[in-house]
Amino acid sequence: MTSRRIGLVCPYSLAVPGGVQNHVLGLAGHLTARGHHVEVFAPGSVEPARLAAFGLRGDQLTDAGRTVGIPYNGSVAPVNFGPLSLLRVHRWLRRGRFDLVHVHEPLTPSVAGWALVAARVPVVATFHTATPRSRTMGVAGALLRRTVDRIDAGIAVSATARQVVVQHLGRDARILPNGFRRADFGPRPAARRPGGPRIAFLGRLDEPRKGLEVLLGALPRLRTAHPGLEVVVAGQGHRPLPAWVQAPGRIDDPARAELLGSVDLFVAPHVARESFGIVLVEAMASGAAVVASDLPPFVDLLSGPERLGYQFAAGDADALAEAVLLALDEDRSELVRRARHATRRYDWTRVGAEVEAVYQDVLTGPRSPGPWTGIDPATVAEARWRLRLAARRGVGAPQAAALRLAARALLDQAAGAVDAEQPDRTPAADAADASAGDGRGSAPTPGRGRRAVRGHRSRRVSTAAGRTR
Ligand SMILES: Nc1nc2c(ncn2[C@@H]2O[C@H](COP(=O)(O)OP(=O)(O)O[C@H]3O[C@H](CO)[C@@H](O)[C@H](O)[C@@H]3O)[C@@H](O)[C@H]2O)c(=O)[nH]1
Repeated sequence: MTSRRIGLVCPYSLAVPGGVQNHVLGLAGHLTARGHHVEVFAPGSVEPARLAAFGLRGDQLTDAGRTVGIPYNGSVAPVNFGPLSLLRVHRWLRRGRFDLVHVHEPLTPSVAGWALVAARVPVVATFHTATPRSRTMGVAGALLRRTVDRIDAGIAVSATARQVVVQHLGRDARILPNGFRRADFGPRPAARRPGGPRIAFLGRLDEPRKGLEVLLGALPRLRTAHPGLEVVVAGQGHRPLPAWVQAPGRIDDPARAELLGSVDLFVAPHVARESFGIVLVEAMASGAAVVASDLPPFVDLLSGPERLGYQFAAGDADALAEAVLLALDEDRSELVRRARHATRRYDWTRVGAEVEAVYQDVLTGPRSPGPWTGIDPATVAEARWRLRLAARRGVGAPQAAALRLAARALLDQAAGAVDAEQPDRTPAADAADASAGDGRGSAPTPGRGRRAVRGHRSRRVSTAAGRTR
């Protein structure tokens, strides 16, 4: 594919580690190395050393501003989506002059949703969510249903994530997995201390879906069988842990590689809503044997002609203990070798090439320009109803207020109050914008004027065979 200008949008703060954030940064680094002009729009900043490790420069990142925590997909997602975010997205898109915009998690009430609303170039969207039902997603879905038609190609990171696209949107998406840079991971025997077996957990400690409780429930039995057992629980968040458990907290990426490369087993006790499980892939590439719950994406990752890990019933501490004890008893060398080999499939050289092929399809395929008509009254009514419901049922007051603001901005836009392309901007206004720097300055006053927002109609990847609504 010839060099293109590509804009990547990530809804979650880059200041904290996470699967979607890592995926976006990894893809950006890969595409940059391939010679494309790549820019990332996301809340939060990344330390220069970490950015450089991804092969990125600071000027490729535009900070979308401060975030608020929104309950989403069993997590508290650090996102921002007020009207100011919409203006920032517009400005970033206008300055970037992208050939294509790739939005991640387009259904989150966030800059990702706004980018979908605002983009006037082909849009690729990647869905990372595995939630069967979600109030927030319901609100976003109601607001954005029409907007979803702007997606030219949908990607889901797993069959589980694809199912969400089918169920919530009545659309389909092609499955392309999460990518990672395999060379960053490998066995690190020197980082081991002599002693008993060593096992690790990595993830947000206080997020129930990550299942740390299940692992903790299994520890007494594991320690009775292996008194010298070393357990490392790494990741951000707070959770009281037994004194003998090592708890380094959030670790940097080199420390993560060292940890994963120095353990016998990596335990993934997750209980729900995992869309892919990149952390399992990282552990496999590091030479750790994976013991994981039987969530569907994990089953997909660990099965094949020959098994690539050990599995147990999700949420069952006894079953986890049995799987760990079995793994510790067995000669795992062949399984570890197979699993490590299998992770080549997820290296950016493979996944990135597949993403580029999607871009190529979208950029060269037939297009049919036409006006985007905005939001219909039924959708507005449904969105209002869902907002009231969300406020009553426990989405906190600040979030509900922010959602209301977002809804209002969308409605304003549909009415033409915010002119996406600002046709009446003067050279002076453009110069003022340019001097505001990289998007971190104050937002410009939007141009005004009623005019149909011109866009292109979507060319769906395919029609969902299993449409459910
Ligand atoms: N350096 C470091 N990295 C961390 C830490 N905690 C998590 N990570 C990294 O963050 C990434 C994912 O973290 P998870 O906690 O396992 O997943 P998630 O953010 O909930 O990601 C979701 O989306 C991913 C992408 O589609 C999915 O792969 C994943 O299953 C999940 O649904 C992995 O690369 C993992 O190594 C930490 O303390 N330090």
